[in-house]
Formats: sequence, C-alpha cells, structure tokens
Amino acid sequence: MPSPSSPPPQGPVDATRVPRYGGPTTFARLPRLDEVSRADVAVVGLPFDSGVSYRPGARFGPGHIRASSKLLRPYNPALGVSPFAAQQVADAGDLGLNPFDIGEALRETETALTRLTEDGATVMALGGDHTLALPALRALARQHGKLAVLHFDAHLDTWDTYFGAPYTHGTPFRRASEEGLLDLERCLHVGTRGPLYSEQDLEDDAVLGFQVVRADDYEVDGVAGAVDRVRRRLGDGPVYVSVDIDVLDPAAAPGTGTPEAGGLTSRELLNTLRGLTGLNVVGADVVEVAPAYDHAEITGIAAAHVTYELLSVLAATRKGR
Ligand SMILES: N=C(N)NCCCC(=O)O
Ligand SMILES: [Zn+2]
Ligand SMILES: [Zn+2]
Repeated sequence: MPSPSSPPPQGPVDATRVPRYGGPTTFARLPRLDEVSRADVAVVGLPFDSGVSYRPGARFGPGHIRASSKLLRPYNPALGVSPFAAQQVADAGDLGLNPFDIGEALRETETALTRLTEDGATVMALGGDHTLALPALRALARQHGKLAVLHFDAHLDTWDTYFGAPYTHGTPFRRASEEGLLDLERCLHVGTRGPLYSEQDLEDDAVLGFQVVRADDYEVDGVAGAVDRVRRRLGDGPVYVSVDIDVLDPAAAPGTGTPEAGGLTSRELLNTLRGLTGLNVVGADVVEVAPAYDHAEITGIAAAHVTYELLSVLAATRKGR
C-alpha cells in the first residue's frame, strides 16, 4: 500500500486535452513504469508466439491491444471504481523475448516478472501466446505458494506435447500442474468447447486439478451461475487469472490463432470478470491476440476491455468492495 506521503496515482493523459489518436502509445495512455516512483500494477507486453500450433502472429498482440485501448475512460460504472485513480497502474513496455529458443524465452519471462513483482507490482501481462502463462505461474508461485488458476479459454491447454515439444501454447497448465505450482483443489477452466483429441483429455484434465465451466453452461446457468461456481472453487487463496481471447466467440474475437465456434459473448466475459471482485488475484494475463486476423480492432478492443475489467477488479478489491 502507498504510504500517506506517496504521491497520488498518475493516470492516463486527459482525452479532453490531448486527442486520443495522439499522445502516448502505452496501455490506456497511462504513464510508463519509469515515469512513476512505484506501481501497484504493471502492465507488461510479452511479444512471443513461438509456441503456437496453428496461425502465428500473437507476437504482435501487445502493441495491438495498446493501440486498441485508446478509448478507455477513467471511470468504470459497472464496478463503481476508477481503476487508474485507486491504484498506480503503469506500462512496463515489452520484454525482449528470444523467438528461436522457447526455454530461453520462458526463463526471460520468469526473471522479468519476478523482478516486477519484487518491486511490489501486480503483473498484468499482455500476450503473446499462451505458452508464457507457465513462467508467470513459476514466478508467482515462488512468491505466493500454490496458486489457483482461473483459466478462460476455448481450449484446455493441459495437453502433453506437440511434435514431442513440452513447452507450447497447448500445454502450459499441464506443465504447471506437474511442477507443483497449482492448488489442485482450486483450478478451473471457463468457456471450453469444441473438439478434443479424445475423451481421455478431460480425464487427464481433472487429475491435473481442473474443473470446467463449459461455454454451453452459460446457455443454462448464465453469468451468475458461472460466477457462483468460480467463486466457490477459488476460495480465499491466491488466484492467477489467465484469459485466452479465443474464449470469446470468433464473432467477438476473430483475431486469434486457434478460433473455435460457439464461444462467449464479450458481455458474458466482461460480466464474469466483474464477478471476481474481492478475490485474491495476484496476477493476470490476456493472451493469444493475433492482429493479422483482426478486423476494425474487434479483438484488440475486446482484449483492452478485458484488461480494463481486470484492473478494475484489482482496484475495487483494494478499496474493500
Ligand atoms: N492456447 C491456445 N490458444 N490454443 C491451443 C490449441 C492447441 C491445439 O492446436 O490443439
Ligand atoms: Zn485457446
Ligand atoms: Zn490458450
């Protein structure tokens, strides 16, 4: 927490004074991390897509999400909070990750995220492909102990290997579970759907520690039912929230590498995220935005709003809402 003498949070550039299409290119036109004395939340870009199994391009995700975040306004009426006034949010820029050596990129990510959190910031990562959830979990589990993962995705991402490779965007949560980073009683996927490799995938997934709120469950139980299940599963302990943008229907997020029909609406996703207020969220990511397949910033805007809601949840929780 800031001391009584620390300066008030420095927010975004005022859009009534500096046009939105000008000014800084940081997330939501916030200050850079090196422009503030300390940050409660660091937004950091992870430009990397060497772990993908289908369409490449998520390496350009961080820049696209930032460019699509220029219209965000300072007050969130849905949660009654000003996410950039209740806490210092700053943009830490992009990590320089090795595109030719996945193991090296994992180490670089873990080291950088460890440094950011040691400085007291909660990490809000913008991907990048889903491979990098693994080093994020490694960094945060060292600090907080075993973590719950709340994983929004069309996919399970608990598969084993592709072409014999263990570190890919389809495997981060199996590796995390095997490495003992996860609380196996408190993890769940939200929004999964579509074809699997076999029935065994779901059996393995349960053993690895995950329950599932399927995309189809929204049809029956709605957002309130999903939030209720999520909150009961997560409890009070530390939670890492990982949002693969392909959890949204391709109509709401075409710009991604492995799209699956039948997904969540952006309204369902944003309202589910708002329902996380009060939980002990220790880090989050928004991944798999691939701008080459986007149109009119549809996917970028969805990802920017997801990020904004996560920042709002952190702010509302900080204020004891
Ligand atoms: N994490 C994402 N987006 N996709 C995983 C898909 C893995 C597969 O090709 O089966
Ligand atoms: Zn996915
Ligand atoms: Zn994924």
